[in-house]
Amino acid sequence: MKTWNGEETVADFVFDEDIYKLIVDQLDVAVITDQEGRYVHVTKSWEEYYGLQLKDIKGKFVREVFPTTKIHEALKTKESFIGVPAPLVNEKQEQGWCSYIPIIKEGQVVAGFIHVLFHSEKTAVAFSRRLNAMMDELNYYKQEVKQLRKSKYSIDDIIGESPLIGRLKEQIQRAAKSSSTVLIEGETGSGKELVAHSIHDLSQRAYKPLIKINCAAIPAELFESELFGYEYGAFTGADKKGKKGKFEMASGGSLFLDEINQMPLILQPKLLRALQESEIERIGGKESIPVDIRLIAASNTSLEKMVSSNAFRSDLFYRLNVLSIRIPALRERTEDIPLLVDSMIEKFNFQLGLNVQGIQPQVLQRFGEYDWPGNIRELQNVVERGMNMALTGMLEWKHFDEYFQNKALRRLGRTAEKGSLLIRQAKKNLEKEILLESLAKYGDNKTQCAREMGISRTLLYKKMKEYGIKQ
Ligand SMILES: Nc1ncnc2c1ncn2[C@@H]1O[C@H](COP(=O)(O)OP(=O)(O)OP(=O)(O)O)[C@@H](O)[C@H]1O
Repeated sequence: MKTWNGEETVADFVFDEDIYKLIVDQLDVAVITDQEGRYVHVTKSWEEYYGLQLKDIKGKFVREVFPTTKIHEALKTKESFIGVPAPLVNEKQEQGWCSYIPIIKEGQVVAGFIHVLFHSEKTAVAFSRRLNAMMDELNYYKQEVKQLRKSKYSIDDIIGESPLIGRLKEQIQRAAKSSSTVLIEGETGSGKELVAHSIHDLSQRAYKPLIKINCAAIPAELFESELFGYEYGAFTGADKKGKKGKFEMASGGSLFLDEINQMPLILQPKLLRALQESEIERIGGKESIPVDIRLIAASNTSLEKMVSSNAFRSDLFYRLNVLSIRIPALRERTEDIPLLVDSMIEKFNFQLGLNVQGIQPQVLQRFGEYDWPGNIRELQNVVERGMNMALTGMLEWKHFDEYFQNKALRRLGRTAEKGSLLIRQAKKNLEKEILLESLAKYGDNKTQCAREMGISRTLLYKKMKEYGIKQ
């Protein structure tokens, strides 16, 4: 049959049994059986490999010739067996590997197919070498992709040998093995972002992106489009081409919602829906887009407390809090300060071209007494500031004195700012602080202490008792 432009069509081609067999013969060592597992056809290579003739075995069950064959099992279970050692007829024959495949038409087994993939160890070894070379290449490119998409931080950047940091690292390793949502809670500057990056970096998703959104930094009206994107013409001012949201950008990888506590209440149900259904809808879009993301959320206040005061939705909180990690504040693990400071000195010497040799132990001791409300970030800033004053040699207290001079006043201000303590409590804190400083300065000389504080010795003892300070 010819088409209008004179070309032959497929209809002229007669696809008879002989052609099928000739094609199968190209497959090297191969067998076709009927649905019961009897020989119907074997290839020339099969005859050579086994030293048998089709005419002698045609119609026989394969298991009569090769009792260890798996073709009967494959036909019975409708499952293929791939890469099974091929049965041998004599010990001189080289080991091959074969596959047993049931041929299924409309749910019924109609034939069986046996294919010896490698009929000698040499071909298998050559193939395996090629495969290994390809795997090496693949691994190389995977490393390259990981390098290019590298998380800003990894678990090795978490410095500290305290038991609390040991526990934190264990929690990170555990979280990295799962794909469940993680909620990271910790004070400001305690390392929440560092932990989020470490989890992503150790997870199976490390080759895919980690996309971060700081919920505190996005204006409420842009939040939805940032998260879910929008379609062309969704609203005035929207980009002509439409835009992917962070959910779509993070697909296959992790989405890090920093400061989730700042997420507008009105948007919380939308986030919950996206997490529960693993799909999103762009603004102005008509279809749902499936997204495969691992959510990591961080908060610097207790979300549970926010839930009790109705400032955060409880259903979203429970959805986020599947795995929870609390980062200890620096004041809870002051034993890590020397190690942290050493690494900071090394980092800033390199970054700022300085030559600071170290820090005096007395300074580290005083660092251990401070409560570090800004945690590691504050420690980092203090060390950088001190190093800029010292430039070389050892860091001494004089390099930090100015920063800490007004700390009691600053703390009072901060406490009042937070509004978490009554002013009376704040005054007490300040009083205790001054008392401790004066006692540290004058030691046993209580008269001198009382004089400096402008109170009587009796009142000094009373105050020491009140604040639980040992005499
Ligand atoms: N254990 C640690 N070891 C070394 N560096 C740390 C550690 N924890 C935090 N840092 C460093 O402290 C700084 C602040 O950390 P990060 O930004 O992760 O804190 P955060 O809790 O996310 O802060 P915020 O609440 O302000 O968002 C970063 O430079 C980080 O590298």
